Amino acid sequence: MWSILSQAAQFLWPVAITLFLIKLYQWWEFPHARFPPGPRGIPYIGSPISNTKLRSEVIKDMEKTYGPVIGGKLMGINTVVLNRFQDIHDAFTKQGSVISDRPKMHVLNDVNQGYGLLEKNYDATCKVHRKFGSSFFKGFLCSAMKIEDISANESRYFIEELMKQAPGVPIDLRPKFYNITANVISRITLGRRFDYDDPTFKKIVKASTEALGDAKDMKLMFVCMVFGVLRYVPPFRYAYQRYLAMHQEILDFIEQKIDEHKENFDPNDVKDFIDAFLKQQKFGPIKYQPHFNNAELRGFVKDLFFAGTETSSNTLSWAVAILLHNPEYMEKMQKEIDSVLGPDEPLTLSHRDSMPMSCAIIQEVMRYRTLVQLGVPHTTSKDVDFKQFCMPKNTIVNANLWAVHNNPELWDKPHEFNPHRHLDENGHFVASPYVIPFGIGLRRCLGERIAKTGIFLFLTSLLRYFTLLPDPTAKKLPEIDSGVQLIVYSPFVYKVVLQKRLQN
Ligand code: HEM
Repeated sequence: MWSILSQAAQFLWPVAITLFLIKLYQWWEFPHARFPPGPRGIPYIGSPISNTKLRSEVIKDMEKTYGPVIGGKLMGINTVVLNRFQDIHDAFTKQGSVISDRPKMHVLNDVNQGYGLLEKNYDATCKVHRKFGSSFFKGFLCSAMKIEDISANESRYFIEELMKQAPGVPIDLRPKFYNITANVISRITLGRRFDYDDPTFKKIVKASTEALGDAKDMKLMFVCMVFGVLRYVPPFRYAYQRYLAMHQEILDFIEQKIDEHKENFDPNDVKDFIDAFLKQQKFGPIKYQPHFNNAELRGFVKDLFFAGTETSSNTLSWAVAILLHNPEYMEKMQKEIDSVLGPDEPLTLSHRDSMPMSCAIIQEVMRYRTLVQLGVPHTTSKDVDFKQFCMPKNTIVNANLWAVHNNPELWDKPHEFNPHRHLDENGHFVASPYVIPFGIGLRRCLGERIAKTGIFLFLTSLLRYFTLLPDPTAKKLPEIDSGVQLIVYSPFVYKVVLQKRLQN
């Protein structure tokens, strides 16, 4: 008996090792003869990605060896990165119907359970919700609520809050930026703003800006995102449970607000996003009604907080850091603001047309420090022929927005901060089609208008009332050549001194 078993074992070992090697090779091998070229990297793990250099910059550098469409495997998943504007445009617009799904990440899915827009495949509900959201943000479904008025109103609270700061004491503006951007979304979706120290509001802001938990939990959660099974194993499990509880609390809060809206619902008086959604639920075309259920509404509202708070506020944080390095542009902006506005005249969005330098500075900030460097990942919904390549079904497709913003064929000396590149010979602002921080195509950012309105009104208000000075206790100016690289690229924490120019 033993001798038979040992003979079988002698035979089985080489078979097992061969099978293992075949499996390993399959992880490593490219999935299709026409899969885009790129580094094969380590089996399973995929291409090693530098931690010291920007991921987007490393991938752009690979262009010299492999060309602008780069293929590889990350954690065993077929991944393609597009480095050129035209390729991103063609993939997400012309072939958008088959390259607009989203990859499934257990950790994110466990919170939203497939509801909400961000993680949805490009299915019927996604299309209906995008159409609804975009009409709503343009003001078509709720004429009483204007995004510019909401942002202008919030900027007054913002300035009032800053006026209370002790003179000369360095402060971190980032939490203030979180508050104002989250309050704009709150006013749009829930119909109300909060005091900045309201405990519920603080929880919303925390869940929206520390979506994976505090710094300690975030590291563990990042590992869980890649190796989903670890979320059941301590110490990852504890971080995961805290993460779920934090998000569940916000979802419950939104649910409670939806119930309150239902109680007071008047179809002739749509006051906010929830009301507009409920109106579609009750009175919209029958064929669309299944897409307008409560779980979707809850997920959609949560996504708006999540997608809108960290992005806009970090753009403002980069803007302030960059202006501290380039005080001549701060001065130009202030001169422009003073020349357009009388001392007591309220700032509105309509003033933007008379402020080309401010618009150029904001557009250059968005180019110079690309916020979502590799975009939000898309996936292919079937095998897709793209240029001379084939991207099999479920391939992750990333748009390297950073590479477009730093392409020397599009920009002269792209590594320099130069707002003048966005002004024509008459000093008029030129909106560039190649500045694409919001992505392009069928999944393009839904909040672009909200973001651009808020960033303009908040930054111009800030510079109208204050001159920003470096923190005298810091050894150097805020770092602008590197930052924290997660999905959003944010500056390291820094402080700034506010010197009053005007009284509120
Ligand atoms: C500077 C600020 C912002 C930047 C740079 C930004 C950038 C982006 C990017 C790159 C995407 C992915 C596009 C794609 O998949 O191809 C996206 C998606 C999205 N953004 Fe923004 N965003 C900003 C602000 C906002 C705001 C203020 C909101 C809402 C209040 C918002 C809501 C969304 C939503 C809902 C999506 C998902 C769209 C979908 O999956 O179909 N974003 N954003």
